[in-house]
Amino acid sequence: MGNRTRTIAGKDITRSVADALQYISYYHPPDYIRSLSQAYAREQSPAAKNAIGQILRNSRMAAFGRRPICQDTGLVVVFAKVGMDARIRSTVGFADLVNEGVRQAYLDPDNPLRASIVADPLAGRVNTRDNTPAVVHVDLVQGNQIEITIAAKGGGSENKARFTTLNPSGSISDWVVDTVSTLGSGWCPPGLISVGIGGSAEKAMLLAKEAMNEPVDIAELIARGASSAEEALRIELYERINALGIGAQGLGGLTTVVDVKVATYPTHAASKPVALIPQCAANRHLKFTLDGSGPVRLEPPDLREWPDIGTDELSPGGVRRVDLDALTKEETASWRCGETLLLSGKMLTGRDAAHKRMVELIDAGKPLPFDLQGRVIYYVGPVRAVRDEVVGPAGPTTSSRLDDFTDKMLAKTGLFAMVGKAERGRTAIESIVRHKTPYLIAVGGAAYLISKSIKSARLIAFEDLGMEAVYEFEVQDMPVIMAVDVEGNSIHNSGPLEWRKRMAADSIARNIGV
Ligand SMILES: O=C(O)C[C@H](O)C(=O)O
Repeated sequence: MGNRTRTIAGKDITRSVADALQYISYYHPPDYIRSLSQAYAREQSPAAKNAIGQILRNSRMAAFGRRPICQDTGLVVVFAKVGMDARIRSTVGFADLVNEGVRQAYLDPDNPLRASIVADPLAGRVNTRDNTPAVVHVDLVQGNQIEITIAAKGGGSENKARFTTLNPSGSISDWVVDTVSTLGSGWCPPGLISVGIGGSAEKAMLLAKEAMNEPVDIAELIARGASSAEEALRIELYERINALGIGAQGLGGLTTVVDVKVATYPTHAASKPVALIPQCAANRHLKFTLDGSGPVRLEPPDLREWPDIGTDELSPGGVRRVDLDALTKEETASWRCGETLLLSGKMLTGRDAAHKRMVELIDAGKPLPFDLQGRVIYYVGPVRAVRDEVVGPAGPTTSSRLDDFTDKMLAKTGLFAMVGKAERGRTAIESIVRHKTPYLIAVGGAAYLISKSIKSARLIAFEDLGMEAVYEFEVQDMPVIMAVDVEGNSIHNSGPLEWRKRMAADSIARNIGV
């Protein structure tokens, strides 16, 4: 190799970024699939096992169908290590080369990805329509190549990033475990927790963000034993976080994380900055190197590693079939927390921007452009359809972001039920009880699988909101779980509590040799 200067064409950077983003939109990393398959085999909580099974089945369908794993196709994050003997032949800057790759990938007519980025985050929040700009970090290193790590980071998991500065003697392990226990499940476990320690505030965050792209290898680490403080902390956190019993989708279960990453950097004697960033089940990243010989060539992974989980395995006994077109308050009141339902019939969609607009109309005393009386609303922003699809991947978005709108929505519209992802907050649960309007969840990270139960999609209103517009979906046997019933029982409270207790009892039994 040597360190002779090499020229790397700017167009090869752009092409490689575009190809890598397409690739990771439908191929999970094989190491994640292996560890998730093991978690599936191990899981004893029926609800969590079903959720992991849906994520695995979805991943296989996405890989074969070359369509996105998740409707949230992510914010693009690039870490580039540019060799100081590499010369980039380009008339534009490095970030522009990357952004052109993002544009090409997200607008690819064969597999369009969802544009989720809004410009002017403070005021306008207008979608840029091509998912640009990416967040680009460049490091100058020795050598004559460019190594690029690219990730498409989901918004729900990114929203749960946390930072603190501990006293030098403070316990990182306690802070991380306490923090994870407060995050809820909007970050779509099972995934990874990545921890950056040291440097400055921004350095700690970058350490955590970069480390989460390392391969899942905690089983190997546990088998060989820790040989550094970082490795010892990884094992400790892995065990303590899983012992919280949060489980897949927060339903309560054995696996919350399939790995924990820890990265460190020297810091000030007065400080111990600690950053925590979760990685969701849509774990999408890739590392490649450009050496001047052309764009990266990406081979498909060996899909025999993707387990073939049949629908029968995913339909535990006792599902309740629901006709959405003949729904009554009496029926929704009979649904019980933890039950699996298969929904058929018509529902409306609406997420953050649509809720904001609906509530503004309500506050202004104006009518909504559609009638929600007796209807079910699904919190979703789907990917655009291609070929014979009626809609692209269409998994749920985090419901707690809509909690502030919920009371008014329930009081003023006559909704009969809501479908989303993860837990509701206290005030939303109070509204659910007050208005006798239950809340159901679909599995986050099973977007392509869910889209197959959607038989038609009709744009109803707010077209200017792009993926946040309101649609009417006609669904058939869409799988959902009752998360908060009209008495206010929440599976996200009871599930983790039950599994935390069970795991604690098992570990006591093991320790005393029962
Ligand atoms: O934007 C979405 O569709 C989902 C989001 O990533 C979330 O998890 O809330």
